[in-house]
Amino acid sequence: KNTDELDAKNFLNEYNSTAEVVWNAYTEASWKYNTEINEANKQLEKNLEMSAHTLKYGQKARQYDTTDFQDGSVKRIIKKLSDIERAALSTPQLEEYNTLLSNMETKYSVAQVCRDNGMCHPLDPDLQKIMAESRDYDELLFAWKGWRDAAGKVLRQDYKRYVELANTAAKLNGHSDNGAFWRSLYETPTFEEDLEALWKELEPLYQNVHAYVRRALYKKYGSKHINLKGPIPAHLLGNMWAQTWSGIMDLAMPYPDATQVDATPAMVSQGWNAVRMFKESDNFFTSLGLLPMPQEFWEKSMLEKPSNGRQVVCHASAWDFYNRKDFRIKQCTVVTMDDLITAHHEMGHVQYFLQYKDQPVSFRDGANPGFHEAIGDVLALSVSTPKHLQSIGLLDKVENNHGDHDDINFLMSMALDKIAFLPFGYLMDQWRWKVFDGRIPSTEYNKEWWNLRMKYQGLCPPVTRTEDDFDPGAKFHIPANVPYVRYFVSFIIQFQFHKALCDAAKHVGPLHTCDIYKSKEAGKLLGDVMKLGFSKPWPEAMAMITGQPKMSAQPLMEYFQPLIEWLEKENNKNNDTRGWPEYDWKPNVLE
Ligand SMILES: O=C(CCC(O)(O)[C@H](Cc1ccccc1)NC(=O)c1ccccc1)N[C@@H](Cc1ccccc1)C(=O)O
Ligand SMILES: [Zn+2]
Repeated sequence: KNTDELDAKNFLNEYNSTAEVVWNAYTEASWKYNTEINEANKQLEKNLEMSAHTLKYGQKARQYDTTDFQDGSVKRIIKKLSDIERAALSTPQLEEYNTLLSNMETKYSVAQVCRDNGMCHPLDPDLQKIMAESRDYDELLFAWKGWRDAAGKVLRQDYKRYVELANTAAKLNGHSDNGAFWRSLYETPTFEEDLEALWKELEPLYQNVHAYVRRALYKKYGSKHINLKGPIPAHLLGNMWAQTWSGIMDLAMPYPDATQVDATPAMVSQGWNAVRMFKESDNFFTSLGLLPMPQEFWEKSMLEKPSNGRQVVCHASAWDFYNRKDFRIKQCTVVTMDDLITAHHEMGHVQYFLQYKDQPVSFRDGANPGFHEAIGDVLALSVSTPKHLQSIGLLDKVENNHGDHDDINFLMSMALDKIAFLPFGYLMDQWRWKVFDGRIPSTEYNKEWWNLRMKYQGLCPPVTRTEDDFDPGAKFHIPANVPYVRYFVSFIIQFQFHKALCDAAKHVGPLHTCDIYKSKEAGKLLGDVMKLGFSKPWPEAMAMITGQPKMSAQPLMEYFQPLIEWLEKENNKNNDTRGWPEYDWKPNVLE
């Protein structure tokens, strides 16, 4: 074993400069395919070149014994390079794996649902609009079932083979399975226990939101479709996956005559477009003293779905081209409050890219994947406040202040996204971890998916499901091989960050009214952590922001405290059951 630290440093310099070139070439090719899906753009060779580079440098990295090295960064990078992921596969296996991934993402991205009259609907924007706006039980069912037939079903065989190859690669890198590899990225031995403890702490709050929303849906759809002691049919929650519920805020509004909370009407009437939305977000970031988007971002991003029928991957994403100057977002933006929030989410990724761009490539990552997901959402917590929306003219200033009714309406709209999401964010990788470690065989993919959807979210399928279906495949991250527990982590830590930044901004009053706009102190706190990238273990980064190294649900609970109390009273007043004890109830199929 080579114990020469100076030799290792030279090796890492060579790795870094060659990696930038190879990764840039791969990213350019991937961008071309994502923004123009066709056979010619598939060019999987750039992917193979990247894996060849990873293999070459990974094998050399493994020759070092870094035990007595002085420089912690050298040790950390050598350790990271030693896991060569898919490059451990044989060439035929690697080609099959890359082809499977490309085909799954393509099938998902081009899928559409056609009506009897021949009219066909893609997920973005058509089916997403139906799921958010339709209040017709059967129209919602058409979109919900149609999407799973068109995008989920067709992926089952590909997925089964992908699991085998992903596990083979993980095991060749010393992991027990691919789920173990994914969890290892958090460098936290008690990671699964910590997540379960956070969920148990938040479950009562979720059950109160679930009971309240079930009552609201009962009022709308009646006892034929809703059982007040049972699970909720999964197509009625205002979103294709029932992962966020703000789409049905109109049905769940506590005080209809108090302030509106939806900025969409004003955005539309004031003629906002995608660029305007991203400029608004850029303005918020720079108000904190963070970095503006470079000119190249505005020139090269794809901020709207092409209108010329060109096939693209519409699911939003942020892109680092690893040359320290080219950063882009690809988003099929529609003019809604929801997409203004998503724009902030994506801009959070690019801000991270900008902040850590001078780190070695191995450190150009989040402190953990949840950190990367949280940055934009933290700023969006401030943007979403009625005060901030009024300040940018997207909500009317209310003269007759309804006092706490305004607060409850606002907190309900936030809970329909942030609280409703928690069980979904948790169950997605519960399912995948069990698929990777074999506890869920392919013969039970769909049965176990719905068991988890029932157990955590209290949802049931509106129509009978079988193993001919593959409902997990109807959610982007499954065919796209993108881990998901990062979002559960993000939804917890973003409130920790929000509380810390509000303190730095010297906010006075309840946490949910805080808007850090223009606070340079808040911006510095966040910027300094983003500059670290992946160079330090994430508890150190957490301690830099919050003063302590752990994930905690306490700031989230503090933020929602007024609503927690209100929901307890309201659900007790309605004598509503928390949970879904009549779990084997089924919605009347014959309607
Ligand atoms: O998927 C996203 C947003 C897309 C993304 O920004 O997280 C994107 C996902 C992705 C897409 C293609 C390849 C890899 C990942 N992630 C990034 O663009 C990204 C992530 C880390 C570093 C750099 C870029 N949000 C999740 C969860 C969510 C988040 C926030 C609000 C609602 C819901 C969802 O919609 O289910
Ligand atoms: Zn993201």
